[in-house]
Amino acid sequence: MAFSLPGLGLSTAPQSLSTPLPSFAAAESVTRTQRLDERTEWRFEVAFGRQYTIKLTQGTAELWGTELAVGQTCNFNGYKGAVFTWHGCTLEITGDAESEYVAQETEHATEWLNVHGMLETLRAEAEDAGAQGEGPRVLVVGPDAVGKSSLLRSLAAWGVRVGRSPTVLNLDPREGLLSPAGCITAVTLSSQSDTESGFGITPVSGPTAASVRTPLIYSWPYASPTEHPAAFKSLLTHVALHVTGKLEATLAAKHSGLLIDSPGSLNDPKSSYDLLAHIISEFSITHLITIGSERMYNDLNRRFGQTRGDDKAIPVLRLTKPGGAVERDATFMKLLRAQEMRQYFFGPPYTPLNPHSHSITFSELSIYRARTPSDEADDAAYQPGMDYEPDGSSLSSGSLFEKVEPSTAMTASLMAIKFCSGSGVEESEIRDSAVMGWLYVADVDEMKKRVRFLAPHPQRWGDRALVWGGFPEAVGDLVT
Ligand SMILES: Nc1ncnc2c1ncn2[C@@H]1O[C@H](COP(=O)(O)OP(=O)(O)OP(=O)(O)O)[C@@H](O)[C@H]1O
Repeated sequence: MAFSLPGLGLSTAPQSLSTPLPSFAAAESVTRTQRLDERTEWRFEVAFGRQYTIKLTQGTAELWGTELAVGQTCNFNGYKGAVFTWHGCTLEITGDAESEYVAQETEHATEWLNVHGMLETLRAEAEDAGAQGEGPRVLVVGPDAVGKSSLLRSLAAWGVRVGRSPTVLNLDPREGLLSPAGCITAVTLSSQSDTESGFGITPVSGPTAASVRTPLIYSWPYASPTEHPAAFKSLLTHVALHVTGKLEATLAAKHSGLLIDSPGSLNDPKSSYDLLAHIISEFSITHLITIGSERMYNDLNRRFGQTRGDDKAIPVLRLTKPGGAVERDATFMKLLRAQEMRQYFFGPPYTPLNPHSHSITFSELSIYRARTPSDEADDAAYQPGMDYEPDGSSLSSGSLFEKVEPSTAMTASLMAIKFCSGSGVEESEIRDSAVMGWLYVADVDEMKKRVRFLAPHPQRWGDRALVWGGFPEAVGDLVT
C-alpha cells in the first residue's frame, strides 16, 4: 500500500527540505561545457548538501545503462558516479564537485556489455523454449566498492532497453532499493529506471512509475545478513518462494531472469560461503559473477564450477573492478541513508510529498524489537516471560524479536509496518511478512502514553506488527 502512493499532497515542499544536511556553502553556478570522446566517462563525486547538475546537450550518454535525454537536466546531491558515452557527447555541467574528471580507462563497460550480450542470448533461448524456458539467474558477488551494484543496474537497464523485464533482488540492507535502507527488495522492471537515483526510492511521481514497479520488500533491520545468518537463511527461503512465484506469473519475467546484488560482507570465506551456497540453491542461480576478488573467483569456481552428483556446474565469470568504483565511508553511507529516509516521507525535491501525522496510544500498538547479537550477551539476565504481554504472544530468550512497549529510545527511528497481525503471531510470521510501508517515530510521550508517527499515508494500519531495529540509524532532524 505505502509503495503505490502517488499524489499525496504534492503541492508544498516540506520545511525540512529547505534545510539540507549538512550545511555547506552555496553551490557554484558557473556552467561549463565538457566534450567526451567515444568510450570515455565523466566521473564525479558530489558531497551532500551540494547541487551538481549534468545536462546532455549533444550526442548520446548513459548513467548505469539508462540513457540520458538530450536537454534534460540531472541533479546530483551526495553522489559518486559516472556518465559514460559509447559514441561521444557534450555535457553542460554546473555546481561544485569534490572530484571530477574524464576517464579514458573504461574497459569495464565493454566487459559489462559482453555480459549483457550473453544474458540476451540466454533470454532469447528461454523465449524460444516457450512456457518451459527460464531466463538466466545471476548472482553478483565481491568485496565492497568494486562496482557490483553499478554492474547490476547497467545490466538491468540494458535489459529493459531491449524490451526485457528483468527481476532485480537487492540483498544489501545498507542501501535501499525503492525503499529506505534496512531491507531486501525484489522488483521486476519493465520501464526505464529513474536516472538520478538509479532505481530510485519509493515510486512516488506518477502512475507509470508506480504501476510498473511493484516491489516486494522484506525488512532486515541489521547492517549485514551475517548478523543473524540463520534467520537470514530462513527469510531468504521465503523470499525465494515469492520471487520464483513472481517469475512464474509472467512469461516475460520468466524469460528475462533474475539479477541478484549481494553485500560485500558475503565475501568472507569462513563466515559467509555457507550463506552464498544457500542463495545459490534457493534461487537456482545459473551464473555467478565475481568482481574484484581472485580468491573468491577461485573458491566459487572450485565449489560450484564443476558438476557434482545432481548439482549442475554453474559458470563463474570474473570481471575487473572499474577504475571509478570508489569506497563510500561510514559517514557518507549514513548521510545517504538519512537522505533515503527523508525522500521516503518528503519525496525528492522535484516531486515533494506531504507525510501524515498519526498520534496513537501505546495500547493500540504492537511493536516488536529486532534483537541484536549483543542482546545474546544479556540473555543471562533475561527472564523469559518477564516483560510479556498478558496474551503470552511475546517471544522467548534467544529469539529474533521481542515485543516491547514504546519508549523514548525509539524517537527518530524507522519502523516497518508488516502485513501480518500484531497479536497472537508467530515469530517466523513476523520475520517473513513483507513490508507494507514505513513509519517514522516523531515523538514518544511516555507520560501521556502516546506515540506520534509520520507516515506517507493518511490511513491507519490497524492491528499490524511494527518492527523496530537498530538499523538504519535514527535520523534526528527529519521533522522540526
Ligand atoms: N566507473 C565508475 N565511475 C565512477 N564512479 C563509479 C564507477 N563505478 C562505480 N562507481 C561508484 O563507486 C561507488 C561503489 O560502487 P558500487 O556501489 O557499484 O559498488 P559495490 O561493489 O556495489 O559496493 P557496495 O558493496 O559497498 O555497495 C558507488 O558510489 C558508484 O556509484
